[in-house]
Amino acid sequence: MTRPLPIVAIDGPAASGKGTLARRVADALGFALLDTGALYRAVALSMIRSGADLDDPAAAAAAARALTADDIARLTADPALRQDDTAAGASRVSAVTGVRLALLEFQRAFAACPPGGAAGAVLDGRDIGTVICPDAPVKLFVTASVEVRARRRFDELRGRGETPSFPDVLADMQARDARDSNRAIAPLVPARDAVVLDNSDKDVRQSFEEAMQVIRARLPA
Ligand SMILES: Nc1ncnc2c1ncn2[C@@H]1O[C@H](COP(=O)(O)OP(=O)(O)O)[C@@H](O)[C@H]1O
Ligand SMILES: Nc1ccn([C@@H]2O[C@H](COP(=O)(O)OP(=O)(O)O)[C@@H](O)[C@H]2O)c(=O)n1
Repeated sequence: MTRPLPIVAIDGPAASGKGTLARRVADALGFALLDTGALYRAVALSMIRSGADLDDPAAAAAAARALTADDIARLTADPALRQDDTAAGASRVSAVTGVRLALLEFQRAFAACPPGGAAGAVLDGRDIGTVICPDAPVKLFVTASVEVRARRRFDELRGRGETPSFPDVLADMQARDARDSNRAIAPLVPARDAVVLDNSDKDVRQSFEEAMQVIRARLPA
């Protein structure tokens, strides 16, 4: 039997803390990290910048196929990547099959051959355990109640000097959850063999320690 690649797949809804956890886990293990949400955001941002219609599936697929590794590096470093309109755009284009296919190989290649000679890879997103790396030895599904997640996003926006309204942030979060969970292709669901970690009542350190226990038990030595 071939040994599974040392891959940690972390999926979950918006503001569940998967990005924070993925970074900590990658640092602790010395693994390379891929934030796959940034790829969908990059597609949306490139379309916003070129004035393309985000609801046109053919335009979205073409934008995803046109992205070079240099474009991805440039767009993922752009501060506009983190804005909420880019996130909402990412959620729309990510329902397009052609967009997902265009980004598939990039993600699989990263997992199979982590850059910088790293011994393994951590990928975080929505479909890592179900579609991108179905053979990953460690699959975590990180979640928290929608109210807790909206509160985190609200605090984040305020921390950036914005003046959001909590009901609007909550409504955006619910709309994005519904779009991500109900789409026909690669919907947001835990893989059958994922460990679900609900961190509604945990802080970042507790969530990290809980995740590391699962990882140590499942990652091949
Ligand atoms: N376990 C946690 N408990 C409390 N807050 C958290 C936790 N994990 C992350 N956060 C905070 O919640 C916000 C969203 O976290 P982030 O990792 O960006 O989520 P995601 O990648 O799932 O969108 C950030 O401000 C982060 O500091
Ligand atoms: N593997 C992934 C990652 C993100 N996405 C989409 O991209 C959007 C932005 O993802 P993100 O992870 O950057 O968003 P946050 O959870 O950080 O708010 C999500 O709402 C999903 O629709 C996806 O479809 N598949």
